[in-house]
Amino acid sequence: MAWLRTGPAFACGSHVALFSPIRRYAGVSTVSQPRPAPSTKPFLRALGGEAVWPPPVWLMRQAGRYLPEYRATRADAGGFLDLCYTPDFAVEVTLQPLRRYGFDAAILFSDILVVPHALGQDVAFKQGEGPVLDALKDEADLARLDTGRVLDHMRPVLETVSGLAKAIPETTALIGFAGAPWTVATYMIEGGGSKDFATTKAWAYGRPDLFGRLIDTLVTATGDYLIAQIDAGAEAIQIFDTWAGALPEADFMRWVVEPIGRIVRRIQTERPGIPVIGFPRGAGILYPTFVRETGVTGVSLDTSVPCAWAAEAVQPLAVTQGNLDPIHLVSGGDAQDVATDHILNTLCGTRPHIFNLGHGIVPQTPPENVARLMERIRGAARPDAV
Ligand SMILES: Cc1c2[nH]c(c1CCC(=O)O)Cc1[nH]c(c(CCC(=O)O)c1C)Cc1[nH]c(c(CCC(=O)O)c1C)Cc1[nH]c(c(C)c1CCC(=O)O)C2
Repeated sequence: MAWLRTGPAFACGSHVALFSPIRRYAGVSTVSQPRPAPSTKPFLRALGGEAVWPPPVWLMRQAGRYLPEYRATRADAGGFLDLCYTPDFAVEVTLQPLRRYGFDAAILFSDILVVPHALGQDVAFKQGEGPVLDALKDEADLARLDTGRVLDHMRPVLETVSGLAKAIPETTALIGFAGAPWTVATYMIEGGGSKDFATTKAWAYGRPDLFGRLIDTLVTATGDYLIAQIDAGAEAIQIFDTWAGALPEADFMRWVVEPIGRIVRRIQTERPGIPVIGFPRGAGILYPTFVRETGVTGVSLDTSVPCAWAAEAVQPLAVTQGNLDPIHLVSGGDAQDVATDHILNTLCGTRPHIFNLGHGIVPQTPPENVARLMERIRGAARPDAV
């Protein structure tokens, strides 16, 4: 059985072993547990431990400004947040890249910053400027954040999820997502993007009690929101920790690993069988620690992670995803093919891997380079079994 032969050896972490879908399919855990039918969706089969060939593929930020049809819908919607909160528009832009490229997964069209918005913080997206938030300044600002209003606020987003569950092709999987508490907290405290996260770090290092309360609020809100996405039809979850690599080890453990671990364990307990992919961007040699301690099913590798190292150090612990440099899709040509083949030859074929970028696709990407990538992946010969 393919599950047993090719599944990663989840030999280490306690919760990993307990909740891994591979263990369940293999009949290792209690007989009373329902046995989910193996999926016909390549993306979910890979997350279940199968070395699917050709590897399933989707791209972070696959719906976005590089597509003319996205720019047209965004103009019809008015602003970016209107796009996120109007189900018809959000469903449409989610489907656009599927129509062009036939990706193996659709990702809900929304943003990680809808969670601070749902908690009561002012959030705006200014064209050409990125997100602007009304920065949290003190304990009183923190006390005003209200986890009780999150699900009501998210009603249109959840409606988008249920619309997508009906609209996507049968072999396409639906990914729900949220930002990780650390990354979302940086936007809430800095009031937008930041180069050095100086104010957020001053909270985290100097007032860990206060910062811990913000993180706890985000763990609760994010957990509620992700569970609601699953109930609306999301079949897998990705948690984006874009700025994880900004923290030194001890703080990475405390503010990245621990809160994500709490969210993952809640999903595994309350909605068992739903795979969670973590994206601790910039984690470097802490990738294996992140996987072991959070219990994620899959992990998204950023562009800086060497593939041969990941094959040895990460693939025995979790299903991997990644990690083509998004700038290869801008420059294209032979260099894009060589970089694509390197990932196919080192990470795919004998272990489960989901082809993706190492970070989001950028607006200046020529759409034909994405078509070239898809042809390369779908037409590739399977690397020899080791
Ligand atoms: C840090 C972060 C954000 N948002 C997100 C992250 C984590 C992943 C990452 O690091 O890229 C995640 C995100 N943002 C968006 C999605 C949609 C789904 C997808 O297609 O991947 C997802 C999964 C849409 C978006 N989110 C945003 C756009 C562009 C908005 C526009 O149309 O003008 C899109 C398509 C805006 C956004 N949203 C955010 C920023 C900093 C910006 C401005 C920068 C930019 O414009 O690219 C916050």
